[in-house]
Amino acid sequence: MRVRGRVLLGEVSLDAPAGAVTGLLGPNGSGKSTLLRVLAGLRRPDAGTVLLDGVDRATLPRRALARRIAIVTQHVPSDVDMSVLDVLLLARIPHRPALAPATVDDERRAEDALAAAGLPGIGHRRWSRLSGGERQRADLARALLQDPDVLLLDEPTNHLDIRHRLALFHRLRGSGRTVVAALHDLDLAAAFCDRIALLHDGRLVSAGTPAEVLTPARIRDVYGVEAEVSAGDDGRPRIRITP
Ligand SMILES: Nc1ncnc2c1ncn2[C@@H]1O[C@H](COP(=O)(O)OP(=O)(O)OP(=O)(O)O)[C@@H](O)[C@H]1O
Repeated sequence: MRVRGRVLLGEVSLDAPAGAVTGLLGPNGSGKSTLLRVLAGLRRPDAGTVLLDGVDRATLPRRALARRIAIVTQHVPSDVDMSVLDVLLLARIPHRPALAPATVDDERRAEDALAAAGLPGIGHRRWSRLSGGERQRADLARALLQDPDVLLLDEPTNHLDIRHRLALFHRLRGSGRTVVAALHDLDLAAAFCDRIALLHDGRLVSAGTPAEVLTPARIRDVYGVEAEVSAGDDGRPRIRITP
């Protein structure tokens, strides 16, 4: 993918297994957000296709896609003059007949989604008044309320404290959904992702299990830092960046 002659994303072939959490890793500017936007259909690739269960997503109707894929972007808009509940209810639009208003069931689901995100009873608050972390959690609740098979997340933890980071990963892993998440925290990615895809300069450098991808040599090559990698009791790598 190019913009004004500049390559944002080169040839990338990525398989995100159904029901698994795939972490997209790579330094700033390596192409993670661009790839997520291509997967979400927000950017059209110059070449190639995105297949959803083997079907070219470009051939699927928008409404059907909206029921199957949800994205949480890196910068959740804050200047939205709506209540939190009304923002969440937008996620139910693909699930009801065109122009039909939200139902009592939609509202109950939205309240439940907020409660599951640790934000019970905040539906009446203004979206614009939430803290960065509250808004990020509410936006994830919105994406889950959309009830997609595929959840695309761009740095979903960047505003979250450590407890909420862990809670989010536990939820994602137990969700049964196909998750592709751009992440910066190597240790959390190693602990929770089933698969890792490592990008560098718009290219896919490596893809596989965390232990296969996150080696000291690769971390040095891609991030330019030294790291010690040891095997945890669960067989997953533990990564310690050397100061
Ligand atoms: N609309 C655009 N026009 C021109 N260049 C762009 C545009 N969007 C992204 N880029 C460039 O494409 C490259 C990849 O950007 P992208 O946002 O996908 O990286 P990223 O891995 O998500 O980075 P970060 O970790 O900093 O969020 C960067 O060099 C960026 O400057």
